[in-house]
Amino acid sequence: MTDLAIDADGLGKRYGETVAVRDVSLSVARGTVYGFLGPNGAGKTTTMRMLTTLTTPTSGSATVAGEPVTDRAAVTEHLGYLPEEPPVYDELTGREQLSYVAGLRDLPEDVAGERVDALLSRFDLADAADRRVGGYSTGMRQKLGVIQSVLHEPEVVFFDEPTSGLDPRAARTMRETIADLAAQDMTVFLSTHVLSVVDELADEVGVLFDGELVAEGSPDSLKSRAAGGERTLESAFMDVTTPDDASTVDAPGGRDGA
Ligand SMILES: Nc1ncnc2c1ncn2[C@@H]1O[C@H](COP(=O)(O)OP(=O)(O)OP(=O)(O)O)[C@@H](O)[C@H]1O
Repeated sequence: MTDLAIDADGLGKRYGETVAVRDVSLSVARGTVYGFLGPNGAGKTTTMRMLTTLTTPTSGSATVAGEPVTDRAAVTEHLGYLPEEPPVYDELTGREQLSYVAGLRDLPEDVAGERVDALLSRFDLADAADRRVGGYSTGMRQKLGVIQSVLHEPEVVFFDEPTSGLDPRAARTMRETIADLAAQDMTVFLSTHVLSVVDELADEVGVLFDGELVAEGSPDSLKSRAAGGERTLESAFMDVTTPDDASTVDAPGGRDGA
């Protein structure tokens, strides 16, 4: 089995005239956290949707957990996905929602029960577990979405803004959970606008801009490449995601002219 959890080669997605993602090649080693950054509309969600088989690439290819993303059944078995809006049913209770997902994943009832209890308690959701999801706050829905994405202990998990809507305590639990998952050899593909989360957790970072991967490296290597005196992830991000027609900063170092 390959040590690459994710291996994308020239991945592209076009919607009519719009090129959402262009020629993205990246690889993510097993058991690592890959921070995926980019401005609004850069193509992050589209890339994740291709890697999670929810949309078909119009060019290039990719494997996740060694399986081609064109083989949905083979890939989905190995992955978990937290989209921006977690898919949950308002009419179910939190516990019913998780049992439903556990059933879809063919988890034995006793295993599912134990994991559900542990995760509900970790995310301070145990007291609300028997209330209907329709009455949950945004953060509670987010917690439920996170729990259901990792319930089957997938090899690779894709998180789209996992700390969105979470209070500081829950956001910390989320960060600790991501670190724990990686320590258990799970691979985490983490898309977020919260640079401090990426700085803290990511082994490798990729920055997408206008559908293209314009910079890649460890957080420290990106910071060391930042122009000017401020060696932060934010300044590195600004350097490589400044539109060509912006006149306020130097030409971005990581973009090769496109
Ligand atoms: N189904 C679609 N049909 C047409 N265009 C789309 C579709 N999905 C995405 N796009 C376009 O593709 C581009 C990339 O969108 P995407 O949602 O992948 O960006 P993003 O980086 O996830 O943004 P954000 O940070 O705001 O969530 C945008 O120009 C968007 O309008």
